[in-house]
Amino acid sequence: MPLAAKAAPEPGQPIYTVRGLTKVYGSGPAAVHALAGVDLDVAEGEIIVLLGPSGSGKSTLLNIIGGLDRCTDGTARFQGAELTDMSDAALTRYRRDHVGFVFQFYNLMPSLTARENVELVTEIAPDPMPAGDALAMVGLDARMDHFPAQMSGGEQQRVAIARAIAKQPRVLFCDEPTGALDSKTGKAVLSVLRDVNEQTGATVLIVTHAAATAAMADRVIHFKDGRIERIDRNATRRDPAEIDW
Ligand SMILES: Nc1ncnc2c1ncn2[C@@H]1O[C@H](COP(=O)(O)OP(=O)(O)OP(=O)(O)O)[C@@H](O)[C@H]1O
Repeated sequence: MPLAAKAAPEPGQPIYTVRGLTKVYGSGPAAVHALAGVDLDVAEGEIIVLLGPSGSGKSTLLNIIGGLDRCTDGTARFQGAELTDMSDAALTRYRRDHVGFVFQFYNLMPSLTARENVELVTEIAPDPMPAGDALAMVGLDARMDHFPAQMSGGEQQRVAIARAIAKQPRVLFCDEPTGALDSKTGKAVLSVLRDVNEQTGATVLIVTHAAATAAMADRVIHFKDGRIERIDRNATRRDPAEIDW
């Protein structure tokens, strides 16, 4: 099935269907089985937190279903479209049109203001929201014309989130989004991710070492040795502001 134009989210419908996903780096005795056969269904609008020891495969899964990397074997469908069969050009389109990324280090352009950093994305996205709206959504309306060096780590991460959401993605992939932040600032950033999920319906996947983050999720996926060891479903999502670190 080809990639659909941006469909309206239907909460609860499958957004990702992953089967037997395998990733091997290298070959022979030096081969690393980063993913050793992962099956996973993700529903539209879910918040999912991925936990597990360092090297257990969390980032590899995110990178493959986010279209940043290729698998060795298995399948991964996004809204029915098979990512693993896509040409490089189609995968680039998928990333550009449907996916937002937030990383531990904010990757902002130091010579551009907050607004200009967000505009880098809104200028090329097919259906963006105005950069100012994205910055307002993360509570930075008063800081739009500041440069990254004039902002705290938490504010810079909020600019990075604004940049990721400005293209109105169906899914946000967050790899250690609070890894460089103190707990108070980290909670504020998680609250922004929760707000984005509630206001836009975007599906949010968060890889983290901060196990307490699990409380804000619908489901918590525990990784071990390239496999899903366990999936827990929370009865209710906790407000990130109330999470104990
Ligand atoms: N480009 C690469 N080349 C070779 N091995 C890699 C590469 N990227 C990841 N790996 C290996 O794949 C395995 C899974 O890595 P991955 O980054 O997915 O783990 P992770 O659970 O996200 O770890 P962390 O919590 O430390 O970020 C690790 O053993 C890692 O060393």
